[in-house]
Order: sequence, then structure tokens, then C-alpha cells
Amino acid sequence: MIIAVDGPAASGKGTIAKALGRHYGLPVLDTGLLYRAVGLAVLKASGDPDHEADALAACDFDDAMLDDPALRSEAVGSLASRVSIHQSVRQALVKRQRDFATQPGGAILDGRDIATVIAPDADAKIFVTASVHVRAQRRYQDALDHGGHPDMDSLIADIQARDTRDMSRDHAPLRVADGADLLDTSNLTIDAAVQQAIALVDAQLERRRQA
Ligand SMILES: Nc1ncnc2c1ncn2[C@@H]1O[C@H](COP(=O)(O)OP(=O)(O)OP(=O)(O)O)[C@@H](O)[C@H]1O
Ligand SMILES: Nc1ccn([C@@H]2O[C@H](COP(=O)(O)O)[C@@H](O)[C@H]2O)c(=O)n1
Repeated sequence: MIIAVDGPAASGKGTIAKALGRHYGLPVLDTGLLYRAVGLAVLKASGDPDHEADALAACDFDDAMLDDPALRSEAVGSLASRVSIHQSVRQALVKRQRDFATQPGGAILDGRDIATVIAPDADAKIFVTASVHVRAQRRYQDALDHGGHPDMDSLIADIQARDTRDMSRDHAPLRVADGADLLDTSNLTIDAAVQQAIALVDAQLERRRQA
């Protein structure tokens, strides 16, 4: 069984994907980390994330980089969003994601193009969203919890810039896939969002069984 979880930055899709993984006993891949690793590798190589050849060269990153806490920063998220517009970069990361998705026993992947490109035949597809203000507030709280000094206005601006870039790019833009259910977490606690996600997945699986 493959479950696809897509959505914009800080919508809560990673939290939901992990909870679905625990509920259904499936491994989870946060595909954003792959793009973040490319962004960080470009930075370390003093390359230009907007230059396709520099970004493609960085796709050959060392797997150990996936554990680097630096991947979690807003700055690297923004670099990831810049390298992810290049078609050759997206192509270079496809096999790894599809191999994970098609492993025996099934898998859950979260990202931007899981239900549209990586696994369009997924058994269940959820598009997680939340208002820009709520998402910025979550990032703000995260930063405070980690001892940072966040600025709400710049968090809002970063999220809006990332949404625009992710939704308007030519290759695999962020959009709600055919057959996906929308889950707006703006006014939901994590527990409530997870319960709704499980109910949506169960209903999609049941519809497939009956079809
Ligand atoms: N329903 C919710 N209510 C309150 N906080 C939430 C909710 N869902 C997620 N969060 C919190 O918001 C933050 C971002 O959530 P999460 O990492 O799951 O988002 P994401 O969409 O995977 O982000 P990104 O794609 O940018 O990595 C986390 O601190 C998480 O605990
Ligand atoms: N399937 C994906 C996943 C991510 N991206 C790009 O990476 C950026 C960072 O992703 P996070 O989920 O870690 O925030 C994101 O803004 C996208 O530009 C992608 O293109 N496809």
C-alpha cells in the first residue's frame, strides 16, 4: 500500500505522514529532505542554486548529509525550493523516491509531487494545507522552542515566497492531485488532524476495495 501526503511548507504533512506510518505500520520518507540536501550541498560547494548545472552536480550528495540538523533551517528550505525548479534535479531524485514507494509491504511519502508525479497510482492521497498565518505561527513556535529569535514578518514572507515558487514552477508544481482529499489543519490540533487523516485514508482504501 502506498500513501501519498502532499502540501505546502509547514502545513503539518510531515507530522501526519509520521503518524500514519505508526498507525499503518509503514515506513515514511520525507522527500523534502532530499531537496534540502541538494540545496545544502550546493551551498557547501559555493555553487549557485539557480544554476541548473551547479544544482545537478549537488544531487550526488553523501547520504550522511540527510542526518545533518542544518537541513532543517528556513534558509536551507529556501535553497531547496530554488534547486527544485530544475527538471534535471527532479529527475535525478525520482528513482530513489519510487524505489522507496514500491518497496515490499508499502510506504508513505510526503512532499509536493508525490500524488502527481512520484506515485500517481497511490492507494490513498491526502493534500494537507493550512493558512499562511497559521503555518508561520508554527514555524515561529518551532524557532522559539529551539532557542531562536524568529521574526514573524520574515517567516510570513518566506512561506509566501516558497508557496509561489513551488506552485508556479514548470516541472511538478505543487497542486492537489486528482483523487486527493484536502485536509485543512488550520484549526485542528495535531491529534485531531491525525484522526481526520486516518479517516480519509480508510475511506479511500474502502472505496478502492469496493470499486
Ligand atoms: N495541526 C497542528 N497543530 C499545531 N501544530 C502543528 C500541527 N501540525 C503540525 N504542527 C507543528 O507545525 C510544525 C510543522 O509541522 P510539519 O513539520 O509536520 O510540517 P511540514 O508540512 O512537514 O513542513 P515542511 O514541509 O516545511 O518540512 C511542527 O512543529 C509541528 O509540530
Ligand atoms: N517532493 C518534493 C519535496 C520538496 N520539494 C521542494 O523542497 C522544498 C523543501 O521541502 P520541505 O517539505 O522540507 O519544506 C520545498 O519548498 C519544495 O520546493 C519538492 O519540490 N518536491
